[in-house]
Amino acid sequence: MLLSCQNAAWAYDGNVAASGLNFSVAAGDYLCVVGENGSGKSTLLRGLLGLKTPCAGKIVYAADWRGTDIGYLPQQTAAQKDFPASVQEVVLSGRIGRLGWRPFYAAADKKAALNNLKLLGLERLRGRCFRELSGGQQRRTLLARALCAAQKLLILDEPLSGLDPSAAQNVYALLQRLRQAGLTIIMVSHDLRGALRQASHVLHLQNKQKFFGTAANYKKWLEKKHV
Ligand SMILES: Nc1ncnc2c1ncn2[C@@H]1O[C@H](COP(=O)(O)OP(=O)(O)OP(=O)(O)O)[C@@H](O)[C@H]1O
Repeated sequence: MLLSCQNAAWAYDGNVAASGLNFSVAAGDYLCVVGENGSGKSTLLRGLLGLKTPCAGKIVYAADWRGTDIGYLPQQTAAQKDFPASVQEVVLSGRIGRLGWRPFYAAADKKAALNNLKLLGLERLRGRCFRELSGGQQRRTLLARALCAAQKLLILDEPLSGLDPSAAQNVYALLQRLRQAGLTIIMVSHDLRGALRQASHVLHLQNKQKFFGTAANYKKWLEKKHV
C-alpha cells in the first residue's frame, strides 16, 4: 500500500469540498479520479500532496514514503503561463526536490530532463521561452517536468486539457509505458472513455465518495445506474 485515505475530508472556510473519502492506492495502480466540475477532485489531489490539511480523517502513507518521490502536474493556471524560463529550465526544475545539499544540477539531472523532453516530443523546443509556447506545448512541458520529479508516484490534474487528439494519444501511450515500468499514477480526467481504457481503479466524487473500486466494477456500476 502506497497511501490510504481514511474518512478524510477537506473544507474551505468551513465549506466542505470533499468528505467521507475512504480508498487506498497500491504501488503500480493507475487511479482515475472523475466527477463533475466542483466535485472536489483537485482538492483531493492537493490533500494527497500535503498542500491542504484534512479537516477530518487522515491520509496514511507507506513507511518508506518521501514527499520528493512525487511528480505533480497541476491544473492549468494563468500564472503558470508566464514563466520567464526556457523549456529546458522548466523541465529541469522538476529535479529541484532531489538536489538536497547540492547547489547545482548534476549530469544525471540534465540527462533525466533531456530524456523527458524527448519522451514528450519537445526536444526541438528546448531553447524556447516557456511563455512563448502554445497552450498544448506548455502542458507537455509541465508534464515532462512532473516526470522528472516522479520516482514512485505521478499525480496529474487533467493532463490532456488543451492537447490535440494526437498529442493526447501520445500522452496516453506514454502513461501506459510508465505504468508498465512500475510507476503509480493518480489522474484527474474528464475523458472518461479514455481513462477507463487504461485505469486499474476509479474514484468517482460528488463532494463525497460515490464510487471507489476497479475500473471493471465501475463500468458495471455505471450501467446499473443508467438502467
Ligand atoms: N481556494 C478555494 N477557496 C474556496 N473554495 C474553493 C477553493 N478551491 C476550490 N474551492 C471549492 O471547493 C469545491 C471543489 O473544488 P475543486 O477545485 O476541488 O473541484 P474539481 O472537481 O477539481 O473541479 P473542476 O473539474 O472544475 O476542476 C468547489 O465548490 C470549489 O468552489
